[in-house]
Amino acid sequence: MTAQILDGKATAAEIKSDLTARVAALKEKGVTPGLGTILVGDDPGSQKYVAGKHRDCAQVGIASIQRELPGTATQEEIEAVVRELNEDPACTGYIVQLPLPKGIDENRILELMDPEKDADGLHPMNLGRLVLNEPAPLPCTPNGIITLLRRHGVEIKGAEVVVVGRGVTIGRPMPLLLTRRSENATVTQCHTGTRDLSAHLRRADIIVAAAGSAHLIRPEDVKPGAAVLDVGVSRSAEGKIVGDVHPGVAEVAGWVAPNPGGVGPMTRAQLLVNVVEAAERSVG
Ligand SMILES: Nc1nc2c(c(=O)[nH]1)N[C@@H](CN(C=O)c1ccc(C(=O)N[C@@H](CCC(=O)O)C(=O)O)cc1)CN2
Repeated sequence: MTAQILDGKATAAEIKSDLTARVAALKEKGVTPGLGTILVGDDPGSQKYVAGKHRDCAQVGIASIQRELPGTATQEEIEAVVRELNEDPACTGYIVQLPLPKGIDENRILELMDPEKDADGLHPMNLGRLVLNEPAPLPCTPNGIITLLRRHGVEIKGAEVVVVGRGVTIGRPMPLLLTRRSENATVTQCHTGTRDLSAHLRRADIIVAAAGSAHLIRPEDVKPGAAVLDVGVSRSAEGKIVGDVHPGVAEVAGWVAPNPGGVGPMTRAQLLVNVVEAAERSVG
C-alpha cells in the first residue's frame, strides 16, 4: 500500500484563489490589507520562509511591509520595530519570524505586539482567547494542518491524535485546536520526556510530527492507514530539508503530508487568512 498525499501545495492554491476575491472586495471598500514581517538575522531557512510569505501576499493582492535587522540587533532595537508596526496604519497585521537570535527575550517581543495586529495568533492574549474558546486569529501551522485534513476528508472527530513536540508555533497550540468541540479529537502530546514514544504512535489515527528530529518516526511506529503529517525540519549537510518522518512510512500510512509540499504551504496560506479576516473585521 502507498499512502495518499495530503497535498498542501494544491490546497494552499485553492485557499489563495478564494482570498484573492476577498482582498479585491476589501479594496473596493477602501481597505488594503498589509502584512508586515520582522526578520532578525540571516538564517537562510527564515529568509526563505519570509520571502515566501511576501510572494504569497503579492499573489493575492495584500501589501507587503518588510523589516529586517541584523543578527546583532539588541532587544531594544527589535522592540522599536515592533512599536513602529503597532502604529503603522498600512500594516494591518504582522509577524515576528521565529526563532529570534539567542539572547533575545522572544516572549517579551510577542507580548509587546498589538494583539489586534497579531497575524500568527501567538500573542499571549490570543493564545488565551483560544483556551477560553473566544474568537482569535489561530496559529498558522496547527490551523493549516486541520484545514488540510478536512479538505482531504480525513476524519478528525473521535480520532486518536499524537502530537510530537511542544514548541510555541505547533506543539503547544495544536492540541488546543484539535480538542475544540468542532474537531473533537483525543490528543496525546509527546516530547523528549516521553518514555515510550513508539507505544503512543502505534495507537494513533493521526500523527503530527513536529520534533525537528530527522526520521524520528519509522514505519514500524505507524498504525496501517493512519494519517501522518511531517512538520519537522532538519537540514542535511547539503542543505536539503529532512523531515521527522522516515520515507518508508508512506508504505504503511493511509495518508501522508510530504515535507516539503505538505504543511509548509498551508502555514503560509493560513497566515494570509488571518490577515484578510482581521481586515474584514475592521470594516464590520
Ligand atoms: N512567526 C513565525 N515563525 C515561525 C513559524 C510561524 O508560523 N510563525 N513557523 C515556522 C516556519 N514557517 C513559518 O514561518 C514556515 C515553514 C515552512 C514553510 C514552507 O513553505 N516550506 C516549504 C519548503 C520551503 C523550503 O524549501 O525550505 C514546504 O514545506 O513546502 C513556510 C513557513 C518557524 N517559524
